[in-house]
Amino acid sequence: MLFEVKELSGPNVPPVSFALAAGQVLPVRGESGVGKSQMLRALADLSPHEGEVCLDGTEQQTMPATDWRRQVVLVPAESGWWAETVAEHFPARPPESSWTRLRLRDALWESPVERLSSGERQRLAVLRALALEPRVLLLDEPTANLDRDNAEAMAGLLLDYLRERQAAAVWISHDPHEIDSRGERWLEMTAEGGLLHGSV
Ligand SMILES: Nc1ncnc2c1ncn2[C@@H]1O[C@H](COP(=O)(O)OP(=O)(O)OP(=O)(O)O)[C@@H](O)[C@H]1O
Repeated sequence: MLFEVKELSGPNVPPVSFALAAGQVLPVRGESGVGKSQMLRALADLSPHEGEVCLDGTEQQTMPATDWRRQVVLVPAESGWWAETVAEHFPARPPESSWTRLRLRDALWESPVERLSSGERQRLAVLRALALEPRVLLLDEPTANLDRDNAEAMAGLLLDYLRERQAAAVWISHDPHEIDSRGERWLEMTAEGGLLHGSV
């Protein structure tokens, strides 16, 4: 298994266990405030937690957090930006194909971050995450600020990445249609813990 989570729990994270093979997506649903985002933060080793999280058999706690987060990459609902322009946040310009696929205007590359719309921020945050070539993506409602066409373009880009790179994703979404089309298995977060639905 590429990504194994055993009895993960923590402050605001109900107990949850699951495993993902290379190329797999685990959609996550659950009531607002139940702990979905906090679970992603624990999986990224950004908050204190108990239980075991393994990447390719290596336990999270045996690895420096910075090494872990280079491979297990969180795309939070509200992305963080620290420099003035978009370009300064990328190691290199992303492939033209992914830029155009997400319907991003060329001029945005040099644009100040403060001028970006919320949907532009979200699309650029995903491209920034993909530039790290993660083994596991932790996606917190990546299509929340997007219209339907842009949401579909984003979903397509992410799914192609997972298939081509044989990466895995934990994907929070409130849209049941998005989840239905993402795979047979999904995780329901409840106050008592995570429930896996569908075939394994
Ligand atoms: N920094 C924090 N300190 C204390 N409590 C927090 C903190 N961040 C989140 N919480 C609480 O943890 C709980 C879970 O929050 P979380 O953001 O994980 O919910 P969620 O399931 O992702 O909700 P939503 O679907 O609304 O985004 C909430 O009750 C929230 O108020």
